[in-house]
Amino acid sequence: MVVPSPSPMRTKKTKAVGIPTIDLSTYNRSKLAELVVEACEEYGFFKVVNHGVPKEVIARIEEEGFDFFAKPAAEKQRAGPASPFGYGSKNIGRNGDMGELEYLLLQSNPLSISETSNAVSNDPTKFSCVVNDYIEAVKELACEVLDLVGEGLWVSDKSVFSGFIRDVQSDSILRLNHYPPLVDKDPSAKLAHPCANNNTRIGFGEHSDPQILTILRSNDVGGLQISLYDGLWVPVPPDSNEFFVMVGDVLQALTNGRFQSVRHRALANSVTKPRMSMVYFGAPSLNAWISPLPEMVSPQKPSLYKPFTWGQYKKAAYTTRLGDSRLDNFKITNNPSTCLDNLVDQ
Ligand SMILES: C=C1C[C@]23C[C@@]1(O)CC[C@H]2[C@@]12CC[C@H](O)[C@@](C)(C(=O)O1)[C@H]2[C@@H]3C(=O)O
Ligand SMILES: O=C(O)CCC(=O)C(=O)O
Ligand SMILES: [Fe+2]
Repeated sequence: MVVPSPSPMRTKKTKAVGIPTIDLSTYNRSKLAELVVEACEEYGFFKVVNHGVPKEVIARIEEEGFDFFAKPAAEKQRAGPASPFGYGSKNIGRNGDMGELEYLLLQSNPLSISETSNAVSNDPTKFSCVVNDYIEAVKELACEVLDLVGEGLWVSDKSVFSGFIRDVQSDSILRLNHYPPLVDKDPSAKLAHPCANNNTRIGFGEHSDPQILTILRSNDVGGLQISLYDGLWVPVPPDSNEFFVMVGDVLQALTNGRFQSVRHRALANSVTKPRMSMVYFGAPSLNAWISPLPEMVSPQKPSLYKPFTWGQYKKAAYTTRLGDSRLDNFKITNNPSTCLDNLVDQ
């Protein structure tokens, strides 16, 4: 079993659920690899502690993020609209999805960051450095986790997963999400706010992340929830010192469905403090081919997904709504062992 967090949470249906927590500084390598694989299989989600990302690197980008979101709306708009990169507010993607948040979407390569920085910060050089340092550090963490996945799954090339995001052409991105509080400066507004008394103000709607692996860190304001296989929403207690790891759609395809991308959402119910999450999405290069690894395929477990390039998947993803199950469009439907008709006939 994966090590559960010390204080299990109770959902509305009073089911106690522990978020798996993996301490990267303990255990030997093979035990760590086993724990990572177990967490990816059972939840597609876990928390890492002793992650190696320096505190100052986190603090600096957090400060830059809060400084940016504190600017007047007109100034922030200079960095928008997010198409898809840059500043966005309320609109998520191009297909009508809305959320109670504002965000900054950045490509992970230094050239693109330096271009965007001019519209984001009064000190663009500093902003670029801070963002690049953060991306480098979380990318290392993502690669470490993915190497453990390679080891735990006993694939012949242990770096096959991390290799995708180490590629210089990797299409990885960074997203800063800012969820304003219900009551900002005027405490009397608390009573007037239509959502002040329920817990359904959606910041970021239900979805899975399309990439390989997501590394998420937030300030100490909660909101993130993950969906378990039985449909229960489980609130994730915030932990500003640690990182959360999420399996993305591409990792689901590479592992032939042995791991499943985790569906998650963020509520925006904090009354007085804003939530800010900083989310790194580790992605392959646009021309990288993705298909279930040979080690994940057998006569008993035939390939579930057609081969696709990340570019093809991404293009298709951008035509979907946030909550769609995008990987379904790449499923092989005529596999004798996965065909529903055959199962019914037997
Ligand atoms: C509605 C959409 C927003 C999104 C692109 C999409 O068409 C479907 C996937 C969405 C998502 C979710 C995870 C990340 O936040 C994101 C940047 C991504 O790669 O896929 C967003 C996209 C977005 O906000 O542009
Ligand atoms: O803010 C959060 O905790 C979730 C954000 C998220 O899911 C995303 O940016 O894709
Ligand atoms: Fe997400």
